[in-house]
Amino acid sequence: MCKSPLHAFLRALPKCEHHIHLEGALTPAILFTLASRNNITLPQDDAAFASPEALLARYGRFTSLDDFLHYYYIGMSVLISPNDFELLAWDYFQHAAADGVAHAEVFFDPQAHMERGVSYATVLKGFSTARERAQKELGISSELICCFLRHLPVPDCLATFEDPDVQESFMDGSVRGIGLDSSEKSFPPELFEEIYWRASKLGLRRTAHAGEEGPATYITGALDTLNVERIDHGIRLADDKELMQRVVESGTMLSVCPLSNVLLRCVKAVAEVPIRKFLDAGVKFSINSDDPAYFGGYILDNYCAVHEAFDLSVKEWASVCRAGIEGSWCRQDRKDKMLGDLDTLVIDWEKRP
Ligand SMILES: Nc1ncnc2[nH]cnc12
Ligand SMILES: [Zn+2]
Repeated sequence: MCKSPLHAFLRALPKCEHHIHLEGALTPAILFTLASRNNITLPQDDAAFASPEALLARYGRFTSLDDFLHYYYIGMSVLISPNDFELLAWDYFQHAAADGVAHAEVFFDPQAHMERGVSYATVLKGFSTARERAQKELGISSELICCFLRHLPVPDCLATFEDPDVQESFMDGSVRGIGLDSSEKSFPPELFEEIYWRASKLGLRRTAHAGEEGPATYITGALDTLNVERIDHGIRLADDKELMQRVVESGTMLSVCPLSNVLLRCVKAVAEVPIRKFLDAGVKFSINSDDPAYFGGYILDNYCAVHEAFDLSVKEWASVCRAGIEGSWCRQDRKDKMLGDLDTLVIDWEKRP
């Protein structure tokens, strides 16, 4: 909890989270529990896997996106049954509820499971059960976004996209959109044009990680070639004024993840994330946790870190929250409810003694 007088206000904002990898919500405690339950042997030649505490300490020393991804893919190897995926997602939704999340659009990486022999149906069953429970017991609405792993050969990604179970999840609406994640440098968005073209023909929503470690030209590529509606991270946008103007004019929203950017050494401190530049220019963005179990904080920790670094006003926070609601991929009546809750909160906050 931060010490700001605005903490209760930040907590109460009806926040939308657009950038959370469910596999990135795997805490060391759950990881070790599932490894033991599923008889998964964790790497014995890496002292980081000696205990949950040692693993957590290693997470504090990531040197790059790829260094993190090495642990991320090993971690998720403990997920085997629908119950495991449900447990993972339910743990995330409970943290989200505690942080005041109203709506979450959550990523998952099916290829990372299917290539280990875990079926898409298994993954979807577990996540869907947790989503239904989150709606019922916590009042959190959610959407699923199926991500493709850009470090894998494009034909593998296309084959996953065409998998009958994956197609069915697109058609029945259990998956709302697609994303693109994993190692960024050397894997430009243009490689994935075919998948995004097919996705748009199916009426799927589209986003992609771009401008996290990679250059601003990857953001241009994602907009021009993949026809994305959102950009995940996108902090390198600040390097290109013309592109920033284009993003403002198109109303494309960035899903920014400040603590992730620090932990993965994309910036030295949260104060270096171009939050003030984006606000001044009128770039729409939401604030998100990315991989909360790995980066030392859930969404409210990210809000607090931004507040500490940039001292946003109540009006500015309300505008960030409003952009997040409007940039969500849920139904209009859900957005209207969250917008109403936001207006009420701001009025009440300004009236308080
Ligand atoms: N921050 C990140 N960037 C790219 N791929 C990811 N997969 C999980 N977290 C990621
Ligand atoms: Zn991400």
